[in-house]
Amino acid sequence: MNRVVLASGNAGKLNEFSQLFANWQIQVVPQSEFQVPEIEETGLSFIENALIKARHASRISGLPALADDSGLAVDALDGAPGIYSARYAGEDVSDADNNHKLLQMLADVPEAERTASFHCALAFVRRYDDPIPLVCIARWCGRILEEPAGEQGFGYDPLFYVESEGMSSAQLPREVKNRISHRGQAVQAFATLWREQMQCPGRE
Ligand SMILES: O=P(O)(O)OP(=O)(O)OP(=O)(O)OC[C@H]1O[C@@H](n2cnc3c(O)ncnc32)[C@H](O)[C@@H]1O
Ligand SMILES: [Mg+2]
Repeated sequence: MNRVVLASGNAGKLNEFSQLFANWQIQVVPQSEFQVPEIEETGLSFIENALIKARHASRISGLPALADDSGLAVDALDGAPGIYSARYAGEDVSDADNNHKLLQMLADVPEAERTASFHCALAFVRRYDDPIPLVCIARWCGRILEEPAGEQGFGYDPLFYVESEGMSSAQLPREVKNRISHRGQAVQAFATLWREQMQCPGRE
């Protein structure tokens, strides 16, 4: 089975990806198995950061690599924390610290203005200098709650209210989140691209 390195150190993402790629004809191996160290995410967009991470993991592992760069954009905060979602409250902070800061920043914002969306960029490279990477982006709309709800998921999930399900993202069963989330939708788009590519001679 073809192996692909998954360029993420986030346990919550890895958990979701293990389900999202369960039926694929590829084996997705976390970058920790190749001692891939973290790389600075210096891009100005989710797409650029996903490419930086994918190229880095591919260079070190020698395998094709898939990376996810994602985050939460809050309308009342002009799109913050956005690409800085992982380090909103500072370097090396916990999800709880980031959630706490977000609640503080939105303290005076009424429910109707607490709209937000999760974004996900997936980048796949066949090798570190691949000039034709596959890139997919997706968005998941919701609203920021006034207090956390739910225990599932990771990151900002306890504060992200999903209107269609009537609960927070951290209250959704993992298979439901994976079906509708930014990451789930990006993987679905990636699946379509992947199938198309596999039909082109010369792609492997
Ligand atoms: O870069 P890697 O190693 O993949 O791990 P990371 O946690 O640093 O990942 P990002 O740089 O992509 O930052 C994304 C942050 O956005 C948040 N986030 C992304 N997807 C999320 C989701 O599905 N649910 C909740 N929070 C999410 C969460 O706080 C992540 O730490
Ligand atoms: Mg990161």
